[in-house]
Amino acid sequence: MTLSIVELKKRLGGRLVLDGVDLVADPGEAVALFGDNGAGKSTLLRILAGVLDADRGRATLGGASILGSAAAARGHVGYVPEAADAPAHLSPRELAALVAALKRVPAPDEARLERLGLHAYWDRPFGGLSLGQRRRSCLCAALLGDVRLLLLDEPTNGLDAAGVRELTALMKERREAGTTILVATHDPAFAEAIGATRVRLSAGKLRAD
Ligand SMILES: Nc1ncnc2c1ncn2[C@@H]1O[C@H](COP(=O)(O)OP(=O)(O)OP(=O)(O)O)[C@@H](O)[C@H]1O
Repeated sequence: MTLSIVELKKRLGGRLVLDGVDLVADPGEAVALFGDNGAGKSTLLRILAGVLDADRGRATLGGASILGSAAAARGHVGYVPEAADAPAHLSPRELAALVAALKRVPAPDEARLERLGLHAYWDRPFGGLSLGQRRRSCLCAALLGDVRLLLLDEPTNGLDAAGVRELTALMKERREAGTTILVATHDPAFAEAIGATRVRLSAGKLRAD
């Protein structure tokens, strides 16, 4: 599904962080979002994920709005935040079960667990997991259901070399399956490896990088 963002604006702490962001991403396209620390990359992803409200503007997936937690197309959006956090007492299995129940889709199957290397800590509480382990667990939850737009915030941060290779392969597969990917990153090698279009957020606007 095509992601379309039009004139998105957000003011935070008295500063216009997003000052009319426009973007179109085709089905199966990966877009790498670069920008200095504090440029507003996470803010943009949070808005698209429905966890933060925009002040103005529109964002649609396949023509249906994704803005706000009750948006019609929200079930097609998967999001992994930068901190990849969950309540400390939850295990990755419980997080996946919770997300699956909320989305009314089946819990992840064995093949998915194997693929993401989750077996070793599937039943351990989040509070005792490393950043990379939490990131893999959150990615597993974010991929549940019919995800057509994947939003990833600094996804290679905290991953070991094998994790980055697996993530790269997974992103290529998802692109071939038509998933649109928007990834905030400081990692040009990862952007290149997944064949992403590069854009840069600067002074509140998106430009080709
Ligand atoms: N809740 C908030 N209240 C006030 N200001 C905020 C809030 N959240 C973020 N900001 C500010 O908004 C700006 C954009 O932050 P954001 O986290 O989106 O940047 P970023 O591009 O993701 O940065 P980084 O590369 O460091 O992760 C920053 O100046 C930040 O201080």
